Amino acid sequence: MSRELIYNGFLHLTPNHHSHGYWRTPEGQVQYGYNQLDAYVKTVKTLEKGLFDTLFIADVVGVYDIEYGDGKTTIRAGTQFPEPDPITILSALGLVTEHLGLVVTSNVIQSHPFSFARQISTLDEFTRGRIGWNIVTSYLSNGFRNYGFDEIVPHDERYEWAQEYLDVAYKLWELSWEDGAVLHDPATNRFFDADKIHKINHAGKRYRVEGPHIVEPSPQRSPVFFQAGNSEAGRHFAARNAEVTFLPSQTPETARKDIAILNRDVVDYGRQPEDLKKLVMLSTVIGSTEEEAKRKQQYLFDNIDINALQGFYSGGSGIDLANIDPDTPLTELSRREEFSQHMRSKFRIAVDADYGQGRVLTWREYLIEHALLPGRFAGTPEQIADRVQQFADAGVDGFNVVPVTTLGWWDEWVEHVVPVLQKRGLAQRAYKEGTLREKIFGKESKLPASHPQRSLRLK
Ligand SMILES: Cc1cc2nc3c(=O)[nH]c(=O)nc-3n(C[C@H](O)[C@H](O)[C@H](O)COP(=O)(O)O)c2cc1C
Repeated sequence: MSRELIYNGFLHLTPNHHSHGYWRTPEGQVQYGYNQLDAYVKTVKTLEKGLFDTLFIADVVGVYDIEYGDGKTTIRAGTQFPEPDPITILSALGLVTEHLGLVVTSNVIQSHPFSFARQISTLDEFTRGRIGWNIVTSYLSNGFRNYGFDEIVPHDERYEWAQEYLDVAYKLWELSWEDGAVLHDPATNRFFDADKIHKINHAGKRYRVEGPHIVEPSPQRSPVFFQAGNSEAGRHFAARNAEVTFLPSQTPETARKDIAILNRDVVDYGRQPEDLKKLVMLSTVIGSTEEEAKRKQQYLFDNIDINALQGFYSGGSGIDLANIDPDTPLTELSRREEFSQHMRSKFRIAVDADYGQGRVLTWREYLIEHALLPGRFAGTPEQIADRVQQFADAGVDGFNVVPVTTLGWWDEWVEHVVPVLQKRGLAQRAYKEGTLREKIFGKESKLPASHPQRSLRLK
């Protein structure tokens, strides 16, 4: 059965997001514009032309410096380095678009929740309710050292931290100002009804915030919550808090299983399965024939900077992978205790999905063929639409579309793939009215009554 799905354009304001080394090719040189606002203005206009639901900007707050201990590999290669701050460009992108949702990643370690809640309310006001927040806890130890820690905070504790951060932000967004606080009433000399604007007096493990929130409630009040939890703690965080999540699943079969597990957790938190939209990664290489798509993909592989990719993985896993024999089978790596749970689960996912298609996949092959572009698929627009359909049949609500280059590439998708998806009823033909939350859920602009945060009260 065909149904309209969610399409999210995945960006990162950096030279190399996932196509490590591709910047050296004539096609990849478009990435030289990674720090130019014009390039992003052009990109969002293209995304809106293609009726994308959302733009999603990834972000990290440090360098990937584990490999050989100094970060020089990833710095040399521009691997998710440098990192201009994505929140700074959202006003501008909001001004040149009308419907596109603007989802920004912000890490709980990088700013105090009082400042962050203020930024988000301002942006949501200025974009008439189009802001989403990808809640991340950071996996980069350098990121923690940049914010005054000696080392990375343990994994599950980071999620507890994120929960308190969200609680503070929620109190500011939702509880500080009652509806009806804005009066604009010269007759009674009250711009606001001060009795309806409250201090929040939050006192928790990490934060003490008095309030009130110093920005008026925005159209959505809370931004749409995005989160990608892979671990048990992460999955629970998503099930409890997120409204849109990125599943780790890379095949329709694994998506079906992952959705069933996640939905059980969602229901345990008193929510309905449809309260949490599930997206998967879809990295496509598009060709007018299958042969052309495969040729373009091979070109991408041939231009990989394998050291940069390895450095990226070292930083992400917290383990120096420089000394792994590239011919080590992935099955063996997925059992090695020295790898983080996150890393082992990544390897497991790859093994379970049988990326090797019957053969034993090695570390080198995994890096080149799969780690590079997660959820990779090379084919014609029709074949891509078939793949989209298979995921839809498995219960997926949409896609995090991963481009070959974060700049410039989107025209190919919009021109060639979108019409096929629309024809098959798998993509919208016109934007719906309303805020981002209204567009995605077809319901009210505010967090639904069943969301667990709704039970929070001011003391
Ligand atoms: C599509 C997607 C985008 C992500 N974007 C970011 C990001 O921009 N910044 C970041 O620090 N982590 C990002 N992550 C990592 C997640 O926040 C999370 O750490 C990861 O999925 C592992 O989950 P776990 O911590 O529960 O093991 C992303 C993950 C996915 C799947």
